[in-house]
Amino acid sequence: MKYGLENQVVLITGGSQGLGKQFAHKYLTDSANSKVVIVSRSAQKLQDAIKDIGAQPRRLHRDATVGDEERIWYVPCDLSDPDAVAELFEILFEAKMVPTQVLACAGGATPKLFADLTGRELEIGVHSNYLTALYVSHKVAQLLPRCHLVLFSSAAAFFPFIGYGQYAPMKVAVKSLASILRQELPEARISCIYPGNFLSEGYAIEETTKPSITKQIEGSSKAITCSECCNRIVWWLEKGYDDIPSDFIGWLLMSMDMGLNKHNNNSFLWIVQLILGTVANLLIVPVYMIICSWDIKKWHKKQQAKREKR
Ligand SMILES: NC(=O)C1=CN([C@@H]2O[C@H](COP(=O)(O)OP(=O)(O)OC[C@H]3O[C@@H](n4cnc5c(N)ncnc54)[C@H](OP(=O)(O)O)[C@@H]3O)[C@@H](O)[C@H]2O)C=CC1
Ligand SMILES: CCCCCCCCCCCCCCCC(=O)[C@@H](N)CO
Repeated sequence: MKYGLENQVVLITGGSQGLGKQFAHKYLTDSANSKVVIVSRSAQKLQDAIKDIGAQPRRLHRDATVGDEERIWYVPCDLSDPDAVAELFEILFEAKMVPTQVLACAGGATPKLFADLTGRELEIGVHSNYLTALYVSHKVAQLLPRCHLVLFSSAAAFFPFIGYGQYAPMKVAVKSLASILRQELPEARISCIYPGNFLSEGYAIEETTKPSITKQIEGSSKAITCSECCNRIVWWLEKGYDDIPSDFIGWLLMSMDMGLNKHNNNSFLWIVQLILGTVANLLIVPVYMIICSWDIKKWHKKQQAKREKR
């Protein structure tokens, strides 16, 4: 199934800001006729996003009459609630806006040491990063078996590290869901994106709680703009790839994250990844992990010293 921006009905979750909003803008400006439905919890943010893109905010209702000139709609929905997701798909079908592509962008991180997180923050991590992808994927599996589903994991899924306890395990779960759906939905196209850092509203917020050791470890993933990230993803999707990092470090980490699913991985220079990953796992990773563990131990000692000084 080829990927293109033209002649689509695209459902974008997390479309009220950040990368999801960027994709909505991309479809409106780079295609002549695709129709876009953006979904997130906040009706106000969805309306503001559509105005920001330069269009008229219209809420999609079951009995909406969709004219050719109208290109973008919004539906407020908490995608971590399975009943709300079921209702969303009823609205889409009754309004005859049956998606040909689904971009499951919703998500977000609260980087902190695990013990410093509140139970509510942990719950939001599961809801925003996994349940939103899970329930939308479930409806795609049941109602849209020939659809193109694009899931959004993270480069952190290949190498979960200190500070991402509320987030990375969910992105690992998204990665494994993509592998399973590829085996269960042979007529669908299942893509999984593994972005590195990019400058979204969510990224600005996560930077305020991110421990310095987390910033140090992820330093090689320089934050790019949403527009750059969106354009890179579209470019690789159009080339036919389905396992897409947004930067080199993500591609390198993917190479080392072999496992049994390498066979249904469709990524750039797959053979090189296979060889590089094997060599790196043998010769480079052991050295890197000694250095990384040493840095983390040093950081904990420094934090301990700071606490004792208080
Ligand atoms: N920014 C980065 O550096 C990276 C981001 N990613 C991933 O890329 C995707 C996009 O990231 P980014 O643009 O930064 O995201 P943002 O944090 O900027 O925006 C998140 C979006 O998800 C929506 N959302 C959150 N929870 C729910 C929910 N329960 N139901 C419906 N909508 C929800 C929010 O809208 P509302 O509040 O209205 O619900 C918002 O539109 C995410 O999956 C993120 O994890 C991956 C790697 C790096
Ligand atoms: C040979 C071994 C080399 C190992 C190098 C390790 C480098 C790790 C870089 C990880 C980058 C993760 C970015 C996560 C972005 C994200 O998801 C957050 N911004 C949340 O939104």
